[in-house]
Parts: sequence; structure tokens; C-alpha cells
Amino acid sequence: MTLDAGLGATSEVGRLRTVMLHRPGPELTRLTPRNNDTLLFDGIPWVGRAQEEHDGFAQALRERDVEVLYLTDLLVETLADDEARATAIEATVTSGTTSLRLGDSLRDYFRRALSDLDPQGLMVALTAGVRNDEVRASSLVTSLLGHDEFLIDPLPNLLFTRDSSVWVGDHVAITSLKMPARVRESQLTELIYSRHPRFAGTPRIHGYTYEHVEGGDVLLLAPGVIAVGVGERTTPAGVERLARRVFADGLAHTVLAVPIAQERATMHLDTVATMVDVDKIVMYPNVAHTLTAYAVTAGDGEHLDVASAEPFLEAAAKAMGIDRLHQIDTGLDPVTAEREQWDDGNNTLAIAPRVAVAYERNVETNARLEAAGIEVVAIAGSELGSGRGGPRCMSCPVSREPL
Ligand SMILES: NC(=O)NCCC[C@H](N)C(=O)O
Repeated sequence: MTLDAGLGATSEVGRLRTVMLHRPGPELTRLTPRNNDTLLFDGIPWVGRAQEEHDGFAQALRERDVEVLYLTDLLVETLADDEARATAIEATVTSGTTSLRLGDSLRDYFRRALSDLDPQGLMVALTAGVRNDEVRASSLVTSLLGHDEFLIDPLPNLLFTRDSSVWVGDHVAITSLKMPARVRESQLTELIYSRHPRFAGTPRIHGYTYEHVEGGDVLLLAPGVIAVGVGERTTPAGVERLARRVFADGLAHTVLAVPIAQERATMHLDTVATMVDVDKIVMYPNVAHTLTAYAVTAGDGEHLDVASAEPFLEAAAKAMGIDRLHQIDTGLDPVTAEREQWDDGNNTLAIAPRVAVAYERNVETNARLEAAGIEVVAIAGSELGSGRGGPRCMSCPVSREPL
């Protein structure tokens, strides 16, 4: 197996060649007012409109010569292989909360029932989940659980492909997602990256059973410099493991560990800041003066050298070897800034230096981006946004040109 020489990314802004998205599908139809909080959505999206908005996003990327891969297509292609199917089924039925919910009889039932499905049917079962009233099994567990309870949970947050894997150079990190509703997502990316012919053989730097690291926290500020948010999702131990590994594999010389508030509004570092040029960052102004970073570099052997906390923008510029990392949206009034941050105004996806996809609704932040010379590719996201993620969250760059 020879790897595609162009796989991977060393920055946030190198010309985007290939991206992995997930077009919202039947998993979103599983959301109800009773489960949306647990499933990490702030509302019940209008699924058809969310799909239209997502198609608009994909189209905007294709019009700029970006190849769009869909996670579910890759998954169905991967599941064509018998061994991959068996691995996927076993991982699902033995996965933490699912395994505990099913018990022995239903676990065995699902082993058989899922292996009877074709790759497309299996993909739908794994992503949209299976409700109690959708199985033919009858057991003590099916009798006692409510008819509309999930035996296998749906994965509505697959939409946010940023979080379930992240490329660092030509290596891929299979992330370890913190929230129970998302844990199974990276079993699927693990399967794709290890068994899909396009990716098999890609070197790894993390795994889904390791300490928590989520892709939305990982920002490739410049070749060799990675910022990692540490807050609600990525843990201190997660960034420690990642740092050790990227140093050992020569993928970075500095990791900036960036504490962020453990709150839903700032669940990942990319909810407060994203790169839009080699030396420009759009950043939630209400945190700009308080955000700090611990610069981590390789020490002797396994030891890591950890510098004292410094203001983020200063630590980043120093590590990147530039005079200044310019913050774009200074001057936004705090209430507008708060509203637009909630709606992912700072969560942009750069297609190239100074060209970034952003939600159209964040008019004030977008105006500042334009004023700073950034071309804003505006997309609709009123329904997509109910999952609290913007263009960066909804995309996993698989290939970017080096700067
Ligand atoms: N990188 C990101 O900020 N991703 C957005 C994830 C939203 C999802 N509903 C979650 O709570 O995990």
C-alpha cells in the first residue's frame, strides 16, 4: 500500500485540497426535546434545511477546487470488507454504555443482526442508532426498556468531523472524545483510517482509548507549532500525551497548551479562535486579553519542558517566529461579540491564506474579517448551528498544501 503523498496538513491556512465532511442524515431525525441536551444539540434542527445548508457548504468548497469526501461514503466503502464489518460490530456492541445497556442476550442478538446487514444498512444502524421498537429481538431487556429508548445511540454530532480525527503533518490522530454521546464517533474514524484503501497505513499519533483529546482543540498555528485547548473536552493528560508524541515523531517543536473555560460556549479552542492567514487570527474579543498559553517543548527523554503561562498571542508569535499574531476582531462590542461567538463567528474554515468560510449570520465579525483583507465565503447555517458548531467544526482537512 502506498500512501497518497499529499495527505496531511501542517497549518490551518495552506490551500485546502481535500476535506472530510458529514452530510447530516437520519441521525438528526432522532433528536427530541427529551434527548437533545444529552446528545449535545441546543434545539431540534429542521433536517431538510440543515441538509440544504450543508450542501451549500460543500458546494462552496467544491467551487474553490476542494475535494469533498463524505465520512459515510468512506465508511460504507470500508464496511465492504468482512473483517472491517466484524470489527465495527464488535466495537459497537462492546462500547462502554452501549454494552452495559444491552447485556449478554441483546449483545449477541446485535452481533448476528448487524452482520446480516449490507454495508449501507450497517452504516445507517451505526450512525442513526437503533431503537427498542426497531428490533425483532425479545428479551428481558427489550421488555423492560421503553419502546422508544435507544439500544444503540444515534451519533448526531458526526456532523462535526473536526473533532473525531485530526491530521498533524502526514500523521493522523484518532481522537478520544470526552462526552459520552460522542465516544463512538472515533471508533468509526479509526476504522476508516485503518482500513479504507485511501488511508490504510497512515501513521498514528493518538487513539480513541487514550486520554481525551478532541480535534476542535487542536490548531496548527504554523508548521511545527500546535496550540491545544484544554478545557471541557481535551484534558491536561491528553495534551501531555499528544505533545510527547508529536515531538517524538518530529511533527512539532512547540505545543502551546491553552486553558479555556470549561463551558459549553467555549467547548473547544476553535470556538474562540481560528487562523485566517499565516499571521492573523479571528478571536473572541472577550477572551483575547485573558487567554494564556504554556509553551511545551521536548526535554530530555520523556521529560517535557513547560514554560510559565504567557499571554496567548505573545506565546504564539514567539513560537511561530513572527513579530506579531494579529487579532482581527478587536473593537466588537462585548454583547455583539458574545452573541456572535455563540453562533460560531470565530469558527472559520480557511480555504487558503486570507480566504475563509464563515456563517453569514455573524455579520459584525465577518465585516471585520473583510476589513482586514480576508475574503469571507459566507454560508447559511441557521439549522446546522443548532449543534453549536461552525465551518471549522464541520470539516476535517485531509490534505492542505504546505505554506
Ligand atoms: N470543534 C467544535 O467546536 N465542534 C462542535 C461540536 C458541537 C457538538 N454538539 C458538541 O457538543 O460536541
